[in-house]
Amino acid sequence: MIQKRSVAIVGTGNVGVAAAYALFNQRIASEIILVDLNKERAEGEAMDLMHGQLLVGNVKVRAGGYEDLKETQVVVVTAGVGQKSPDESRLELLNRNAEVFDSIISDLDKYAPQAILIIATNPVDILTYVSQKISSRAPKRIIGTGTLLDTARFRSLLGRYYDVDPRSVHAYILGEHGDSEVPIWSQANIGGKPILKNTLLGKPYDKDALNRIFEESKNAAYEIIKRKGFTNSAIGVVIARIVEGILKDEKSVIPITVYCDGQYDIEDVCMSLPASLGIEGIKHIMSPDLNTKEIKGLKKSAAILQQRLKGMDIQD
Ligand SMILES: NC(=O)C1=CN([C@@H]2O[C@H](COP(=O)(O)OP(=O)(O)OC[C@H]3O[C@@H](n4cnc5c(N)ncnc54)[C@H](O)[C@@H]3O)[C@@H](O)[C@H]2O)C=CC1
Ligand SMILES: CC(=O)C(=O)O
Repeated sequence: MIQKRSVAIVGTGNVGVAAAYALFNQRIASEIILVDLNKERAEGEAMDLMHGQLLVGNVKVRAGGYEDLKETQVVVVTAGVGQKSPDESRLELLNRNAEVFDSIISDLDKYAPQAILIIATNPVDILTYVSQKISSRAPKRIIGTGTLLDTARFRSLLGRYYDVDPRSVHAYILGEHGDSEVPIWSQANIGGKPILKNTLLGKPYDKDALNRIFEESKNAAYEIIKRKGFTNSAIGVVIARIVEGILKDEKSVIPITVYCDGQYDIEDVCMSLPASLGIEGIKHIMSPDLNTKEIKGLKKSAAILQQRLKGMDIQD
């Protein structure tokens, strides 16, 4: 019998719907269940997607409640508020979004204890940590989308700069998904040739231009929010890619939010490192060879996140 690939999305606003659309259109899931406080919204979104079935194929989409998630393999959490203006940082969303996480994670433990959770709500690193503490699930089964989105932005911009396919650009952004994120220039390469200090694809090395590319990736969300009020399309495909890696048990290495337990002497915090991911969740967390400045940057990310966690009363 062919196994059902069931994915649920909790929070079907801008991000949840973009993720559902990417999962539907790419046929990554065979069933998508949409859960939202606003049941009518979830129902409307499910109906709208289902009407594309003729063109996409037999992917079932329906609205549901937590009690419908007993067979769901992956649950994506995108519930909560987003930044309302470019003056608001992701960290400023913490108090409002942490409040809704208590009940969401408890309901998921009750009704979908078998599922792997992917957290996308911001601040994603802190809410991944909070979810790991609240949940009875193993930490390797609770992942945050982390800096896969930032890395995708970074590679797209580097691809445009060098006029090359972004998939041929090998470069990570690690640490916080937010203002303290760290570009890993020391390992960045195209075709095995380091980006640092080399003429590549006819472009001489230009430190300032490369720094501007990093700044543009780091500030992308603020610039998009200034123009359209929210970001959703790229995070939608990022979520679909993570779900795909899990359901296909790929063990691909991607930068995602994981629990750090000693990498670079960073402990008891969640933030992005490259990790291999499969049907059981995180398999291995990698510690790439970094230079002193990059390690310092990751430690700074960890300290900022830990500082925010200090003030929280997490019931585990
Ligand atoms: N990790 C990342 O890279 C990214 C994260 N985000 C974050 O995703 C989150 C969602 O953003 P949007 O979709 O734009 O917000 P939105 O306001 O459009 O949607 C949020 C949805 O969550 C629902 N909701 C609220 N509380 C709920 C609960 N207890 N149970 C079920 N549903 C609930 C609301 O009814 C609403 O439909 C924000 O925190 C945003 O910052 C956004 C883009 C990228
Ligand atoms: C909003 C957000 O986290 C992003 O687009 O990066």
